[in-house]
Amino acid sequence: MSDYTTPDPRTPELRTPDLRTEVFGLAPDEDASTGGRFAQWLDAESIGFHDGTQDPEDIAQFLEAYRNDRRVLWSVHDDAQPAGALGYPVGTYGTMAHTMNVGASHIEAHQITAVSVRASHRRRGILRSMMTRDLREAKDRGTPLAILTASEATIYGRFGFGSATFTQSVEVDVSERFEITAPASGTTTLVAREHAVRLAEDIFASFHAGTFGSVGRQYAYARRASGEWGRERPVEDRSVRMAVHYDAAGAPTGYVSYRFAGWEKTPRTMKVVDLVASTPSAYLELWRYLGSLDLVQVVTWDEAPRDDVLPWALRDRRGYSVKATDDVLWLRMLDVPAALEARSYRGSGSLVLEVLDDLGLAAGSFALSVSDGVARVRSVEDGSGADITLSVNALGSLYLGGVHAATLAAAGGLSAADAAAVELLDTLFGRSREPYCITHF
Ligand SMILES: CC(=O)SCCNC(=O)CCNC(=O)[C@H](O)C(C)(C)COP(=O)(O)OP(=O)(O)OC[C@H]1O[C@@H](n2cnc3c(N)ncnc32)[C@H](O)[C@@H]1OP(=O)(O)O
Repeated sequence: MSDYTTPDPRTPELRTPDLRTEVFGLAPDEDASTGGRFAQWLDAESIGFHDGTQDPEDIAQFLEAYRNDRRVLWSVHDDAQPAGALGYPVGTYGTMAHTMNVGASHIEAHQITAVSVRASHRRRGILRSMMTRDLREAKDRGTPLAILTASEATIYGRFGFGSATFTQSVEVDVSERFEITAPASGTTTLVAREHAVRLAEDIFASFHAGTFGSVGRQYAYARRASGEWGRERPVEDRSVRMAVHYDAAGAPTGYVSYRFAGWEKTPRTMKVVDLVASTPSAYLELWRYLGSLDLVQVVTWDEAPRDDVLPWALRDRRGYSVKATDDVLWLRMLDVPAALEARSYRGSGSLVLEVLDDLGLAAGSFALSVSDGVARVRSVEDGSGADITLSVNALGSLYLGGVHAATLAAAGGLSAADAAAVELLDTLFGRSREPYCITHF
């Protein structure tokens, strides 16, 4: 890990001289009191997202979670605030690393999270300063790509990120019309709280190993899925229940955790908190279980895949409706050859890509040569013979196959020497299923 205390001369100057950036990892003896820098960082982040301040009793557990995630925290301090001003950081930023499934391998992705700047200090370049420094340092450490999940779609394009994976919010009518036509298999049953965290972790690990586009999850996920932690606080949420699907051989292959929306709500609604299936049959069996809950008219879930199989397995597909589509991962290349060589492709073919990047981190021309799904990539001198010219954002969107090159070309996001080059790009990068990430961070 680089020395975060040494300013990088390439970082743009903060436009206010009294601002000071501190970057810290969480030591085993980190202060977990409300006066410590960790609690102040958490409270500063809460301001940015309009959440309440932390309960002093919760800080030690958040510290344990963040240490497990090996997070690096950034805080920006204003040393010239008026007397009486809140002494917390005026800006926060965090990073961690988990793997991303790109088919042939699991690539280490630099994750960016918890970006916030206090209203009194916004639009002075605080975010730009942190992000340009961080991306450059991540590249210098040899990290192939950076990812984030965005609060707004308009912020991160300027830093070279492109939206790469998507999910849907769905509502499924589970009244009498609900019936899954595939034959039933295995057993789905509620599990005891003391086993739930381990089951959630193990099942997610199998899902992650087999799902293109999946990103490893942070410590809190399994705890929230099991109900051991609530949405806001690391204290039990008694309204959450978790059912596990065991296949015919007795192996746990999926779980769903859910919460009733209350008797006042009509139609009567069960909300899925988390649903993870490591096999196609576990997925359908979890839905069969949800459809068997009495006194419930609809089940809602915000993380369904865009190419969901469920409507194709229902006797009455009109009982399934899509309420919204959301972007999940935003992806930014830092090392184009390393990132492209890590993933698997379809078929064979060669193309020269010219990548444009305002921040200069990933710009260049690259000869991509794919043989039976395996890529070799080398930098070439200039882009004059390029088959495809595209922004680093477009390459980030294409990388996991979440959009067709032909769609980006029609939208003006890439240009090609000829239509055959776009077609070849789609053949190589295309996949039979959409990339699917159910990890937010
Ligand atoms: C990965 C995540 O954590 S996503 C969460 C992001 N955070 C939030 O949504 C919390 C609420 N918002 C905020 O805290 C702040 O407004 C931030 C962090 C989004 C922006 O911080 P600032 O320090 O004001 O940004 P900064 O001054 O560095 O602006 C950098 C550029 O982004 C643009 N920008 C900043 N915020 C936004 C926005 N919300 N929408 C569109 N553009 C924006 C600026 O106009 C500027 O553009 P330019 O450099 O091309 O002229």
